[in-house]
Amino acid sequence: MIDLREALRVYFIMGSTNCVKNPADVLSEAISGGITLFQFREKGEGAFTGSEKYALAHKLQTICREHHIPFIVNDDIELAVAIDADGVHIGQEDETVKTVRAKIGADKILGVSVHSTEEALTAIRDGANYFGIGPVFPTKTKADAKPSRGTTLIEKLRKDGCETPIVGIGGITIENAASVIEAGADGVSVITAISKADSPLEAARALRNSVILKGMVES
Ligand SMILES: Cc1ncc(COP(=O)(O)OP(=O)(O)O)c(N)n1
Ligand SMILES: Cc1nc(C(=O)O)sc1CCOP(=O)(O)O
Ligand SMILES: [Mg+2]
Repeated sequence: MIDLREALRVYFIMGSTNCVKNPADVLSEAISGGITLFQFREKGEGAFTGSEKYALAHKLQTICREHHIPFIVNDDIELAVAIDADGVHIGQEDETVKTVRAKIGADKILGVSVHSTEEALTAIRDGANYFGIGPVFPTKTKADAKPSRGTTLIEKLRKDGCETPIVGIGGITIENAASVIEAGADGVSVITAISKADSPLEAARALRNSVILKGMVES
């Protein structure tokens, strides 16, 4: 069984529409740089569907498996079950936490996006393993993202005694990643900071250094 808090440290999310280079090369570089978890998020204009989506998921999952990086699928529960992914991530507009937990089983990782204490409590009750909280900073990557709210909810949940693993998401860069850990998150999830970097390897390495150093100071 993996240590989920450790796995969430440097959480890279990507699909073909986020990459300038070949997605498999970007993922391989990111793994060499030290990412700890990967989410396949094939979404947006020009995204693959059907068998092309399945093929890309399988290719990226194979790379993750070779390097012991857990593979999470965004939104598409049927795909996750079909390829025996390590888990799924869902938001408040997706299938309910209860339904998804029943579909994937007790042993898979279930991440849920939450925007309030109420949503967090419901998600925990229904079987979530970690929270994605954002957007922490402004982002252009998700067209329907909510307005950015900094780290306020992360801080509030921790102050109220919430011990569920948390990742911040949205506009996170090498420069601001440490502030998300300082607020109480276990890790950072990023798309652009790695997928569009000149060197995904160097970007992942710098993020990892920043997150792990800050985590050592905080603990
Ligand atoms: C780690 C993580 N946190 C939040 C999200 C966003 O999920 P959601 O609100 O369902 O939006 P989409 O990603 O589906 O557009 C995420 N994917 N991962
Ligand atoms: C997928 C996603 N979810 C968000 C949320 O707020 O829930 S923000 C976001 C996009 C993150 O991309 P980038 O690292 O390029 O800003
Ligand atoms: Mg979703």
